[in-house]
Amino acid sequence: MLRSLCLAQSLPPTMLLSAIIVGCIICTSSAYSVFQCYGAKKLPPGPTRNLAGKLPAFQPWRLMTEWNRKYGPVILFRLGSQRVVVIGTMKAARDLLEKRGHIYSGRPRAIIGHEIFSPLRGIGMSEGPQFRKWKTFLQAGLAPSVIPNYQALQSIECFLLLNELLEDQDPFQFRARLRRFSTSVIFCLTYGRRIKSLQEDVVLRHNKSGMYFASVPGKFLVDSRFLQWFRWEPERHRAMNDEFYLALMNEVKDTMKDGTTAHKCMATYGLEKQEEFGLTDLEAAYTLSAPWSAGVGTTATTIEVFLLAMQLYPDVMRKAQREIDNIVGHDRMPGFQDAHSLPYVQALIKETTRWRCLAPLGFTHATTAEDEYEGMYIPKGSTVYGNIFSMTRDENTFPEPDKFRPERFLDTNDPRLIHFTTPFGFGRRLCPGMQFALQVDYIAIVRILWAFNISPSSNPNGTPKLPSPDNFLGGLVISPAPFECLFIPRSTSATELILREAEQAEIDAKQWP
Ligand code: HEM
Repeated sequence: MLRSLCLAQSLPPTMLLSAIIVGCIICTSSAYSVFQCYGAKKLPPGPTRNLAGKLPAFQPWRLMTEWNRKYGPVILFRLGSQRVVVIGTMKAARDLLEKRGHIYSGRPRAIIGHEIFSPLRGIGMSEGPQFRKWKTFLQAGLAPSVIPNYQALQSIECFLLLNELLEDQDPFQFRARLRRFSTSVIFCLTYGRRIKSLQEDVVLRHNKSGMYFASVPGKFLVDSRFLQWFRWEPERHRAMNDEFYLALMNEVKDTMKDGTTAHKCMATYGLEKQEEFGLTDLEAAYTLSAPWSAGVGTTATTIEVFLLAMQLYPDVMRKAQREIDNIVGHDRMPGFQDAHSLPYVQALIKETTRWRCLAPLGFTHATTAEDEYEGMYIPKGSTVYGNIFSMTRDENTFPEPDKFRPERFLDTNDPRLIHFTTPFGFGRRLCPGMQFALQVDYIAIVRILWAFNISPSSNPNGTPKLPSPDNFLGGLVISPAPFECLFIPRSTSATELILREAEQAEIDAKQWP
């Protein structure tokens, strides 16, 4: 050191300056490479090669789960320039997505799908003031204190559903029945009016918009501003949606103005406080479209998964039926008031949401700031998946995870199983419709169990035609491939009660427009 100082003093000033500059450059670049190396070391583990175009399009969560088991609960890989973090355990999800929700509640940027086509849909918004306005409006009609107000209509729709299942001869028909049921309860939740047929214009228009929305990711080669000569197409669809959602909301507004609102619903709860919440008409109209987009398919598919499981696990069905028979008896059908007296049925519903979770990777989150977790550096702007599939198949928490076993939710003191919310996402982005969905699915499931033996149809040689437990379709939200299901009334008195209740339900339903 001393020698180098002496040497420096003997150099001419220009050479000394050059030496200092060169030294600085060397120091900065080596510090940078040390930092890079440090940063690289600290990134979560995972497959190192860039996986752009190499990730399987079909059920990518299976491979991601393998990686979570191999590399650890938090892994990272690259898709082109994108860093993708996958969280594979309930603990890491709680630590990051829940406890550090202020960092992990963004959504990845989607120029076509969100910014151009549907910037007012909260589901694509990152956490921030606009998102919070959206959420407040939404929650006004979905708060736990408000949810019981929707039970009357749900009970009526459920009696009508049972009657339809009783009458159907076609073993595939139940899917459409469930779909109409869930569409109607969601439409009543949102706008206070029923859907009597899936052929109604309002349903067809909504489905058309949904189909376009689903086609957007991947529809355009690059989600980039440079190639936005094609924005006319999403913009045209957006204009149609603006008009459609405004018209639906304005119908409710008109009834509020002239005092003819038949039943309170999300629209009335939200619009009563529209000014306080600070939403424009268009923002409010888009907020009201959320349950339809996110709730109809998920609610109906949960019942389908239940029917699939009952065909494969008839012992579970019989055990649930015994519980219902003991508590409710045969002279009346179970109702919402029985929910707390039916722990096995409640466990069966939780197991349905675990056994085949409908959104195996949840919806994509994104980090809005850099973070560090257990010594790993997580960059700002990372795409983050909560790998629900991996969490709900963790052998430590769910031994023999492929088996449908409601008991796992009964014989436990684990608070994560007592309040089991994993299939509904995480933290600030936890599904706001969870309580509503569970209420609807409870009434349908408990009454189907009371009324029918759920049975597979038969092959020509008389053997049962059991559906596959693994044949599921879809992208990030999945549903079982079409399967057959028979609804065999448990007794003649059950048939009679279904018919009587349906007759009364037809009359009661007239109170709803
Ligand atoms: C069994 C049925 C359902 C399941 C399994 C389900 C599951 C989910 C999941 C996994 C998410 C993503 C959470 C996250 O990003 O971490 C989500 C979000 C959402 N769900 Fe549900 N959901 C169901 C029913 C419903 C219903 C009935 C509604 C409306 C009444 C609804 C409305 C929403 C909305 C608006 C979001 C977006 C929340 C946000 O972006 O912050 N869902 N749901």
